[in-house]
Amino acid sequence: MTFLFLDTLKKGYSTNILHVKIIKLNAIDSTNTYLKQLNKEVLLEDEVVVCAKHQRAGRGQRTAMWYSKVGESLTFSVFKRVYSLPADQQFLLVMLTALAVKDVLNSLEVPAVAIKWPNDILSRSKKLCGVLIENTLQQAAITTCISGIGLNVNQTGFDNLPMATSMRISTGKKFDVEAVFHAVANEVLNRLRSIPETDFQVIKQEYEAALFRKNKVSTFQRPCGTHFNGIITGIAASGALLVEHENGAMEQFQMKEIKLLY
Ligand SMILES: O=C(O)CCCC[C@@H]1SC[C@@H]2NC(=O)N[C@@H]21
Repeated sequence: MTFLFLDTLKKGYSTNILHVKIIKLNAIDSTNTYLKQLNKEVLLEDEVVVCAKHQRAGRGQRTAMWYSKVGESLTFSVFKRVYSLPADQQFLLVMLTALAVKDVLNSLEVPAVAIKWPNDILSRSKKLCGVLIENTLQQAAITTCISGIGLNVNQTGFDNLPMATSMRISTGKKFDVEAVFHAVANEVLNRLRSIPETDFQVIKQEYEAALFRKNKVSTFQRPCGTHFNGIITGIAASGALLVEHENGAMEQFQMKEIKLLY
């Protein structure tokens, strides 16, 4: 069954044409790495989007790699100059990107979309999108942001990744990959453009409302391997995850300090 994508788009995304420079590549190591390098070599415009059919060395969080099948999924990066964002508000960029992806997926009726802290997008508890944010800083301010997005669109096979899914698996419908690209890139840019008027607290509340397993008892693993039960209550201003222990004590975690088991 083919999804009538543009009809749905009209509901919430009437202008899905990107008025920015789009660089389309057949093959590259990583769209994030490409943009980082380009940003060093030339004076980039305010907004540039790079999309690759195939990433030879797609990068994920920590030291993970990101794989996707040519033509079935999206791998792209959005470059945006940022003006006057204090370095201690870096997490705003993570939240804005994750919320942009979530909003588009909701508008396309992808079921049970949630954000798994810090920036995995899930549908029905399985991951269908990963985000890799890389910023440049000058003194204490962020000056450029690269939001790298890997979104599983029509892919149905994920070797040895039982917790991966795609828009197609989750909805049973096939999507127009190019239209999804335009919708997501557009929404990410819109969110990033709104930074000067953005209230961090408002976005934090929106992000927390979309958090996977918020206010539910969950099991976590520390880097040393020990497990404990706790409840995700939200995030700190730094972006650290706030977990309430069974005895009521609160603890904050940075990304490498905790793993949610589910
Ligand atoms: O979940 C993760 O670990 C993050 C995955 C991010 C993958 C995207 S694909 C486009 C961009 N280029 C990269 O090398 N990585 C990001």
